[in-house]
Amino acid sequence: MREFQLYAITGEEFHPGRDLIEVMEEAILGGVDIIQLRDKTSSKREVLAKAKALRELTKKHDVLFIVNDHIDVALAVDADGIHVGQDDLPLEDARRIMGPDKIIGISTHKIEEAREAEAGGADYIGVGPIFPTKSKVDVVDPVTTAYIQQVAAEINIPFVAIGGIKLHNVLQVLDAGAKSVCMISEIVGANDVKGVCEEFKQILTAKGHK
Ligand SMILES: Cc1ncc(COP(=O)(O)OP(=O)(O)O)c(N)n1
Ligand SMILES: Cc1nc(C(=O)O)sc1CCOP(=O)(O)O
Ligand SMILES: [Mg+2]
Repeated sequence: MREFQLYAITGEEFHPGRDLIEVMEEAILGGVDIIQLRDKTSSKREVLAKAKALRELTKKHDVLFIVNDHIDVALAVDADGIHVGQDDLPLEDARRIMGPDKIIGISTHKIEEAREAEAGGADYIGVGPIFPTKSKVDVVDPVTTAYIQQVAAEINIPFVAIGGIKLHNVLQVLDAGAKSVCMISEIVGANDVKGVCEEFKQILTAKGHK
C-alpha cells in the first residue's frame, strides 16, 4: 500500500452551501494524500454518485480514494479501498469481496482489536477516538494518546490516528508515535480548507513525516 500521512474524511454537514467536490479538491491541493467518502444519510444512489465524482477527482490528482462502509460502492467505482469498523463487514469477508490488491482499513479502539486486524491482514488501522469528537454519533470514549503509544510499540502495519484531532493538539498525537493523522471537522469545516491542510502538512514535515 502506498504510504499516506494526511487523511481527510468527507463531512458535508460541516460545509453547508459548499460543494463536496470543491471542498475535497481544496483539501487535496493543500496536501491531503488520501480521501474517504463517509456519508451516513444519503441513499445508496446518492452515495454512488458522490463516489464516482470523488473517484474522478482523486484519479486526476493521484490521491488514494477509500469508501466508508459501502463495499458495493467501493467496487462499483473501483476505489482504492474500503474502511470498515468493528460492527461492519468482517475483515475476512471484506477481503474475499475486495480481492488481495485493494486497501482494507479497520477502526480499532483497543490493542486486542489492533492485533486482530493485523493478524487478519488489514492494510491499515484507524486508532481512535484520541480526543472527544462530535463528528460520530456512536463513538466510544476517547482512547487518549496512550493507545497511540501502545499501537506504535506493538503493531507493524500502518495506523492513522483519528478523533478530535485539531491543529492545536496534533503535536500531542505525533509525539505519541503517530505518523498519519485523519480529520473530518478540522479540515472540511474550515473556512480555508487548503490553508488548514497546508498547516497540517508543515507540522507533519517538521516531524519528519513527509
Ligand atoms: C480512518 C478511519 N478510522 C475510523 C473510522 C470509523 O469507522 P467506523 O468505526 O466504521 O465508524 P463510521 O465511520 O462508519 O461511523 C473511519 N471511518 N475512518
Ligand atoms: C469517523 C470517526 N471514527 C472515529 C474512531 O475513533 O473510529 S472518530 C471519528 C470522527 C472524526 O471526526 P473529527 O475529526 O471531526 O473529530
Ligand atoms: Mg463503519
